[in-house]
Amino acid sequence: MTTTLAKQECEACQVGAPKVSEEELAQLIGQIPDWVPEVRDGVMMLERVFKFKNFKLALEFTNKVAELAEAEFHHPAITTEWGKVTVTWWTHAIKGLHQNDFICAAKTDQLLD
Ligand SMILES: C[C@H](O)[C@H](O)[C@H]1CNC2=NC(N)=NC(=O)C2=N1
Repeated sequence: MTTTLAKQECEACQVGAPKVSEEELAQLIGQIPDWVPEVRDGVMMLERVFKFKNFKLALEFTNKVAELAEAEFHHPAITTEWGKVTVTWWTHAIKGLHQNDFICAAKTDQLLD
């Protein structure tokens, strides 16, 4: 039984590390159903839009994501707007998706608890 994604820790991002395979992508994305794979400039990313009642709540969530990123030393793109936060995970070093991105997406979801 593999541990759930949110319980795993990110490994150091290495240039040359393998991107997730098609099969791994299919298996991993099923564990984070609220996230959408997007391809931008040839780079595959995971993206989710979080909705909030106002800007203050959006900013508080943004700061939680920032703390998560620092704890894992793996960093997303975050767009913070009134009532809305868009979080996008990918691995810059490999210009694509690594297991780390799925772990961080799962951990991001847990910030809502
Ligand atoms: C030097 C390099 O930026 C660091 O090793 C880390 C920082 N955070 C990171 N975050 C993400 N998403 N991808 C990276 O490749 C990455 N690299």
